[in-house]
Amino acid sequence: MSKKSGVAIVVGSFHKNECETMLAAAAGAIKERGMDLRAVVRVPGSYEKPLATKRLLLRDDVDAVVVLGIIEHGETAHGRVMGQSVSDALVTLQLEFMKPIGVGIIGPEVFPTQIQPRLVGHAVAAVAAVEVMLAGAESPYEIGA
Ligand SMILES: Nc1c(NC[C@H](O)[C@H](O)[C@H](O)CO)[nH]c(=O)[nH]c1=O
Ligand SMILES: CC(=O)[C@@H](O)COP(=O)(O)O
Repeated sequence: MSKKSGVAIVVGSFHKNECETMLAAAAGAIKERGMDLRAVVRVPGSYEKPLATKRLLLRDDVDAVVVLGIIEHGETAHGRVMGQSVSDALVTLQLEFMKPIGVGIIGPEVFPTQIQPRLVGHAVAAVAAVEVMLAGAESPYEIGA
């Protein structure tokens, strides 16, 4: 049985190419930090991320989950409500399972021009947070401005 921490990734499909960039950045960060990528689950959108995450947290070989995606700015409050609802669900799952969840969801209500500059930073920050929480240490990680 591997002594390495096992991490799974849940990634959305809105702005598919950008999400794949986030996925690649997160997968690379997991490897660089000496952790094992145990699974990648692609979901239609952010509302499906909590269920996919809970399924993964139930696995004995998954010690943490990284959740990636983009919630865009729309014409209504849909994105804002989605962001709040999904964030609340993911935080609740962390406490239910006592396993870290690194949240790398850009937005909510992000404008198209704001997405590209945030893709790698949000993905890597989510992995870095999981690494720190698995180690049980205070975070030395200073999230960039
Ligand atoms: N508009 C965005 C969505 N919408 C899709 C929902 O998350 C969900 O898949 C649908 O309501 C079916 O249950 N998802 C995102 O991740 N980002 C968005 O900007
Ligand atoms: C955040 C979204 O759901 C977006 O894709 C569409 O939002 P809206 O229906 O408010 O325009």
